[in-house]
Amino acid sequence: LLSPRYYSGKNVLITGATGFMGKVLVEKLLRSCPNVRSLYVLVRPKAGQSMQERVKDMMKCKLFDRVREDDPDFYQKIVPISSELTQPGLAISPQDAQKLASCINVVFHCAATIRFDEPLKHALQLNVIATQQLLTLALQMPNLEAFIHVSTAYANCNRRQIDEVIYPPPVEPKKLIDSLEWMDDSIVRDITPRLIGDRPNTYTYTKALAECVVQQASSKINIGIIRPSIVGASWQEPFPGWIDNFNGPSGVFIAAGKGILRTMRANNDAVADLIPVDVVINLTLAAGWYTAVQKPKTALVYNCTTGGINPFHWGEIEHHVMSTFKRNPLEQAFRRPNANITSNYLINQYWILVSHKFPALIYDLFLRLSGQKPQMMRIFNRLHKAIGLLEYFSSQEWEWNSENVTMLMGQLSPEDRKNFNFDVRQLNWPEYIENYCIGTKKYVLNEDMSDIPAARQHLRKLRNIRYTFNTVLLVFIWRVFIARSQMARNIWYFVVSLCFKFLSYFRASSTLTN
Ligand SMILES: CCCCC/C=C\C/C=C\CCCCCCCC(=O)SCCNC(=O)CCNC(=O)[C@H](O)C(C)(C)COP(=O)(O)OP(=O)(O)OC[C@H]1O[C@@H](n2cnc3c(N)ncnc32)[C@H](O)[C@@H]1OP(=O)(O)O
Ligand SMILES: NC(=O)C1=CN([C@@H]2O[C@H](COP(=O)(O)OP(=O)(O)OC[C@H]3O[C@@H](n4cnc5c(N)ncnc54)[C@H](OP(=O)(O)O)[C@@H]3O)[C@@H](O)[C@H]2O)C=CC1
Repeated sequence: LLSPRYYSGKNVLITGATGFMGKVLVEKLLRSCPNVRSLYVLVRPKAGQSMQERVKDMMKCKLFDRVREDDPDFYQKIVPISSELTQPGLAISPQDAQKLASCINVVFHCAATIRFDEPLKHALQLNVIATQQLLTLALQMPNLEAFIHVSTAYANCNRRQIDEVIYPPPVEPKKLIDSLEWMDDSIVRDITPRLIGDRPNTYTYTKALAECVVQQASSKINIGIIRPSIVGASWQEPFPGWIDNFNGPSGVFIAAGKGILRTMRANNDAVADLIPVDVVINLTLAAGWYTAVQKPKTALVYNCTTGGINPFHWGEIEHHVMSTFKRNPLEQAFRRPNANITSNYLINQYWILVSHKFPALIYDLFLRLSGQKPQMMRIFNRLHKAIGLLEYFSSQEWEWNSENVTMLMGQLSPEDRKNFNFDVRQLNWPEYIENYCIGTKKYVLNEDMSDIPAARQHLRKLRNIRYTFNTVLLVFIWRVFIARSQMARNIWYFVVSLCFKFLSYFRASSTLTN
């Protein structure tokens, strides 16, 4: 059995434990493998908080409620290790490095910068050089049984068909690291588009290089690579809909639910390859077990995706997101939720002008007139920057082969398959999307479900404002054009008489049929 036997008594090292996926990994290990010995987590101090304070705060999170219920002392298993991954030697003290080297059995490397606009030097430092340094540390661990590297399904997004293999890197990582070392930031910025070539950003580019670095160590360490697609809220564990950030689609859903986002470029018919975070973590833990126990000769890659198995499309996502937010509105929405996706550039630009910029302008004017600081245009500019970076992924589709994932599922006992479920054939998309949207409301925006009646009332108020606005606009148009120009008047009379003719025709035909 995977859980009770394998992880029992093991010392596990986790990077990125304070991040979205890292937290879910820590929670699942503590809950489903209660006999795990210790979880060593590499954490840096941040925003005025020491690493101990950060870990303490993390464990207070609602995500850990179930673990807390099972074992109130669960935090004793977590050992924070101070580490800044961008520093030489990962800034781990010699004592800590020695402790880790002597006791660690399994490493899960989740830390990365996932920003799409990260300067290349920093993305390289964190996603590639830090991975290299972690592997150097792993090589000093005599008891190491498995090293699991979390990559992304989009590391090779310059290909349409992506197999579970490590593709040749766009450049030899060492060469790039050596060259960028002496270049100043402005030169690196200038040459970045040439370097990343047909990839959309420094994130996917550096994740591809990281896979190559990991492969170079695979003759000495048992390695597994997990490639999740677009990681979304939890499906089942520890409870449905858990999410804690604005990344990927979450920010888009929230912006649409708040009535801010009305249009976005996406292909209605393209597969939306979302994957729930608990599925990724279950697969990651199963891969850790398999890598350690079976010791595959080469590093196995697991494409952790849904599109080939249980496809769902962006158009369907749009429908279910809108439907959920109309039934469960977010508080203080800017407008009634009504977002549409289109793959047409010009149509999108038109709606940006009419549905984003024009209302923002009017609202900012209203704020200015009432003595407040205008803010809507600024919010829209940020939103446009963010969705501009996401459109590459929502306008195209990819095909991922997932034979290794299927093979791994076949290796699990029926009990493990239930406890570490990564079978996405059972995923009911409408239900998942509804829980996801409600999760953004509850856990990202910290809104109370009991406030829904007030939020609905607010939407009704917005609808009345819109009706009033449209009426005023109509009267204005009448005053400006129809009352002043004979031609506009003629057109108006023509349209009105046409309407009357239609009306009397329908009335007459309905009298006849009766
Ligand atoms: C309704 C119909 C919808 C149909 C759906 C259609 C399309 C779906 C959309 C997207 C799908 C594609 C997703 C592809 C993912 C590929 C998978 C991966 O491999 S990696 C993981 C994905 N990575 C990301 O998503 C990171 C992207 N983010 C960034 O690169 C940056 O955050 C940024 C967008 C460039 C913005 O940078 P900026 O410096 O301006 O802001 P910050 O990030 O520093 O944030 C400041 C502050 O604002 C909060 N924030 C961030 N985003 C939002 C948001 N959308 N709305 C509200 N607030 C937001 C953020 O949390 C910060 O807050 P704080 O200061 O308190 O921490
Ligand atoms: N989210 C997604 O949609 C997808 C993610 N992935 C991959 O999954 C992994 C985890 O992603 P996710 O959890 O979403 O990312 P997050 O941004 O939520 O977490 C990143 C983690 O890395 C840590 N980290 C970043 N910089 C440093 C540093 N300099 N020193 C120490 N720690 C650092 C962060 O710590 P801190 O809290 O201190 O900032 C945080 O714990 C990544 O490898 C990513 O590429 C793959 C596909 C999709």
